Amino acid sequence: MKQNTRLIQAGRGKQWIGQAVNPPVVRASTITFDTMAELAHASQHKGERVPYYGRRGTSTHFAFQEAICELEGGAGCALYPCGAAAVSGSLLAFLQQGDHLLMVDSVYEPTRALCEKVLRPMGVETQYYDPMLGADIERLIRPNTKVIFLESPGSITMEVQDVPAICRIARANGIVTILDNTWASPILCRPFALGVDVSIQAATKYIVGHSDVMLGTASANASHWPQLREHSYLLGYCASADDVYQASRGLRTLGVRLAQHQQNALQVAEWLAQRPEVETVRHPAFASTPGHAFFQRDFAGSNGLFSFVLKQGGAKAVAAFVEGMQYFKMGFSWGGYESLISPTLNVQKLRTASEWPYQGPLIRLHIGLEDPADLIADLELAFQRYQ
Ligand SMILES: Cc1ncc(COP(=O)(O)O)c(CNNC(=O)CNC(=O)c2ccccc2[N+](=O)[O-])c1O
Repeated sequence: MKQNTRLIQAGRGKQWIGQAVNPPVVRASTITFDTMAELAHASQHKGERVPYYGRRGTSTHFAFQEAICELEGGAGCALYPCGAAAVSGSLLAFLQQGDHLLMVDSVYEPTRALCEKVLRPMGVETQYYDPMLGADIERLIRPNTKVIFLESPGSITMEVQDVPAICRIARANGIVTILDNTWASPILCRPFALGVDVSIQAATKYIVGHSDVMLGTASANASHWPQLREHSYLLGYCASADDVYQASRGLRTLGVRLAQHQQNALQVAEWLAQRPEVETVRHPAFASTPGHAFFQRDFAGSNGLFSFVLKQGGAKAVAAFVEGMQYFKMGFSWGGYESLISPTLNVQKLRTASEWPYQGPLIRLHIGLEDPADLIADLELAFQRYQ
C-alpha cells in the first residue's frame, strides 16, 4: 500500500467506523459492564484497545492510536494533551533519580526547561550534546546514562542528526533513544526504521494541521511499549475524544498538505537565499545546512518549517521586519495551513554545548498553503522596512 493510500485507510477498520466513513466521537469516563466476565476481560486487556475506563480511551482513541502505529511503525501509541506532555511523559517513563540523560543541544526550548526545572531537581542529570555528534556520542556515555534524546531537524536551527548512528551506539549500551519526530510527522521520516525506541509527535502541528487542537503522541517499539504505556497511564495523561477525532481527520489530508507546504517553502527559501541581506538559509533540503546528507538518506521530503539568518540587525530592525506583515503572523506554533514568523535575536543564548557560528538574528518561518508569490511579496516589503 502506498503512503497516501495508507493515510486514507489507517485507523478506519470496520470495527472503528461501522458504516460511517470516519470513526465516531465516543466520549466517556465510565465504561459499563454487564457481567463479571466482561469486567475481568476488560481488566486483563485494559491496555490493548479494549474499553475499560475513560483514561484508557474509547474507540475514537483506539482508531487514531492504530493509525499512528501503522504510519510510524510503532508497536503502541500513547496519547497526551499536547506535544510537551508527550515529551515529559516519555522522559519520565524511562528516567529516575541518579540517571544521566543525554539531550541534543538544538532541542525545543521548553524541553530544555523541563530538564533544568523538573528533571534536575528530581536528581536526573542532563548533559547536552552537539546535534552533529554521531557515533562519537559514545564518549559522553556514562554507567548511569539511561536515555539519549534526539530532535531532528533541530528546533529553530534545523541541524539534521545522524539518528541511525546514535541509535546503534545507544542499543549497544542498553540506552533508550527517544526522538522528537514532530518536524517530519509520520510521513517524512519513519523513526523505528532508523532504530529509535520511542517516537514523539506534537500532533498539534501538521497532524491536526489547522492550529486548533493541542495533542501529543508517543509511540514505542515492542520492547519499550509496555513501560511507556503503563507510565503514561499512571501519570494520568489522556486526551479528549473530540481532539483525537480532529487529529484523525487531519491525517487524511496530511500527505497533500505536506506536499504543498514543501513546494511553497522551497520556493520561498530559494528566493531568500539570493537576497543580499541573508547570511544563510537553514533548510534541511539545502546542502549548506548541517546534516543535509542525513536528510537525503533518512527523510522522504521536507515541509513548511525552516529558518534564515540575517547578516545584521538588532531588535529594532527585526521588529521592523516582522511587524506589518500581511500574511506572516507571529505565533508560538507551526504546522497549520497559515504562514507564521518567529524571530530569535540570540541563538547562542539557547545553546550550551555547541557553537552557533552566526552573529545576525535568526528568523524561523512556517510557510503555509497561501500562494508563495503572495508570501514572497510580503517578505519583499519586510526587507524594505528592515533597511
Ligand atoms: C519539536 C517540538 N516538540 C514539541 C513541541 C510541543 O508541542 P505542543 O505545543 O503541542 O506542546 C513543539 C511545539 N513547537 N512550538 C514552537 O516551536 C513555538 N515556539 C516558537 O515558535 C518560538 C518562540 C520563541 C522564539 C522562537 C520560536 N521559534 O520556535 O522559532 C515542537 O516544536
